[in-house]
Amino acid sequence: MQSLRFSALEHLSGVDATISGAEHTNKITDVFGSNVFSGKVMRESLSDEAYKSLMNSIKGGNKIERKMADQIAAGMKAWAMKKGVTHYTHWFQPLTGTTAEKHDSFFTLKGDGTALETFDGDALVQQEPDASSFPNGGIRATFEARGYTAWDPSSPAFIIEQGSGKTLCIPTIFVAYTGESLDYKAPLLKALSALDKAAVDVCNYFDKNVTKVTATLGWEQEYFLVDETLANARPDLVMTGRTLVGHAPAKGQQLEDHYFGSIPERAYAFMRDFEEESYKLGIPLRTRHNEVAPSQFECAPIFEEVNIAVDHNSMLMDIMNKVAKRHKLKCLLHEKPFAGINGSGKHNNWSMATDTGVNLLAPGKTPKTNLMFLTFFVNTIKAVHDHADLLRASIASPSNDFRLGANEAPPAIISIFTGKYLSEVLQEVKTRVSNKFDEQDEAILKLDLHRHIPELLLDNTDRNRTSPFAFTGNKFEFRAVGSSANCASAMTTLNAIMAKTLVNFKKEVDGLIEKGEKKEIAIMQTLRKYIVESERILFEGDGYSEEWEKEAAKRGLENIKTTPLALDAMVNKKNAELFISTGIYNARELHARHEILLEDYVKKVQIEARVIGDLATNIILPAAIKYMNQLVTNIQGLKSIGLGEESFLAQKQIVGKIAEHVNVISENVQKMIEARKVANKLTDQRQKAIDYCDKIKPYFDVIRYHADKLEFLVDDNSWSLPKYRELLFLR
Ligand SMILES: NC(=O)CC[C@H](N)C(=O)O
Repeated sequence: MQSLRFSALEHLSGVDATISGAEHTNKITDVFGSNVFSGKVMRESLSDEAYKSLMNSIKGGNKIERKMADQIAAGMKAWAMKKGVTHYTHWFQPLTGTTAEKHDSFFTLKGDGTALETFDGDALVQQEPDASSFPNGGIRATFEARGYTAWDPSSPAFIIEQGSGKTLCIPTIFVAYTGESLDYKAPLLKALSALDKAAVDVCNYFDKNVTKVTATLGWEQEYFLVDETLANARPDLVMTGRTLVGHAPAKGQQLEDHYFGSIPERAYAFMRDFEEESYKLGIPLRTRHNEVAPSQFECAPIFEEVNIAVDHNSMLMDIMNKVAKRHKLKCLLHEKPFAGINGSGKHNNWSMATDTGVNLLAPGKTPKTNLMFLTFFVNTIKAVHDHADLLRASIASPSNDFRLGANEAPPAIISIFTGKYLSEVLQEVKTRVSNKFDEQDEAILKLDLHRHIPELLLDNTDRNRTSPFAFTGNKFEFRAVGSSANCASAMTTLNAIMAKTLVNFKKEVDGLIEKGEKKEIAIMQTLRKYIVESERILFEGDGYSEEWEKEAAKRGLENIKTTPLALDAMVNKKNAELFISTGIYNARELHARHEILLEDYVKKVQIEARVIGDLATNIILPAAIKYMNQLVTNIQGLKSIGLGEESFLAQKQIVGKIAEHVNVISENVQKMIEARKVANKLTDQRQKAIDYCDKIKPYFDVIRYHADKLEFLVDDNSWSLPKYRELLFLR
């Protein structure tokens, strides 16, 4: 029988690259948000009273009364049914990394058998999925298995279309019976609210009119596209989302001809389709382009409030996977699907905006607003410095471990890039602010700093790709976040550490004011202190270089390359105190989450170990042995017609090499299985994860090295796994 590889290759030549599953509008604004229960739709479908109650809840987090919830549910149902919706679901983001939904129909039967459609306040506000089938870190073991999903009114309901079916999705948080969070959204909302409060307090030093600060996020989603039939012939891609073996292709990304190149026809048709679906759901996608690696692409929306941006990214990842299928493509969101070429990130562009319309990370227009900018800028540096370990933990995953520090991705060392002009500004503050600093000095310094602003504005494009956390003119870009991650993890942490830092900042400034210091001088002095305390984290150079690793070590910055150890930061005393004091996690939630992430690590590495064992034993070794047999037959044949050793030297040499690789692979697969047996017996989850990382994962490299050598040696016709050159260049 022909191998899947060859039937996939045959199939590929018949693919219609322009196939499209959807009708496209020429005017995005015509469809934008058409499947969203938006402010405008709410206004039209709800009574004044219900609308007001919903708005108060969205803006101020006020509780919605049962009577109002009934009215809102009725409005939602009427709107949804007019659009052909038959089912509804509480849509949530459990710690599995994907989204979850359980559909219920509006349809019900009354006692007398009459059929009718219902959807009331109860169904809108709360549902009860079984928490025991989702990662819960032991939370349910001691209590009940029940979990609750509870409506998040701050993220609008939306309609998902699948074929001719339509489902109303209600964004919800997911908590255990005991109220402990089991998802990404609940802690995120708490972190955002902590940031809001802390930032408003600090803003009020400069402007009393500020009553709300909203954190904003603009993510950039990188991904790979591979032909589905080729991907299906790779058990590793199917099971793990990345290639576990594969010889480097002759051509990779060295010609740098893919980046920003003209978009291939098939990828373009896919993009148009997923964009159309996204627009309907109110996801404001704005950019699309070819990324650096062959077959790698990126899309990015306009920034939004963090909670909504996070929901939109989760929705988008789901849409991309589904739409790819329609195009017979596989969309790879894994951070490192292919060794040796760029991985995929999801850079998180983060800032904060006031309800008076000011971006707190945009340099100000006047010396006074400039001081406000500087305050938030320096506080961010201080927050990242003091909790670098926690930020590292927030982006830790087995898949991101392969990406960090390799091929154009930032290293595991957390540092901040500020750009030349802001480095100078920080130096000025550091050298000129002193204990004897008076009002006149302050006024002059403020004006001097303001002079840097025009240069700073010009500096907007001065990016540093090698930095995990880079200032880019009016926001920070957290570049270390991985492409498959839920941004909520990074965002919860970043907003939490910022909230905590701002609270401390206010305490320190207020302390100085109480001692009789003028407000602006107290601010400057505290900023100076923060700059001195955190400047070791500032780094403008090449984050990929070996010198930086050495320099960072000298500065005492951590460089934790693997997830099991990076996760320790979640539960250390300092960070636990941070989460508990800001009310984002209680101790139980924190430990449960830590446990869940360790468990996830073990399971993912375990799956990869099994897959690589299967690939080696069932596919790679048989192909190698078959080819050896052919060579042996050939050698015997040559001998039988009387030819001497010199006529089959090459064959003999190849057989020898193949035999060597075959032996090493076979031996290491066995050893890996034994190591797994030992690790599986461990009961301490952290130790088990460390074992999987340090004792099992290293076998992957050995097996892969020899498997790739075999791929190079063995007859192409006998090799049934699609090769890198096919996966990356054929579409
Ligand atoms: N062009 C780029 O910004 C490359 C980014 C890189 N793909 C990453 O993993 O982050």
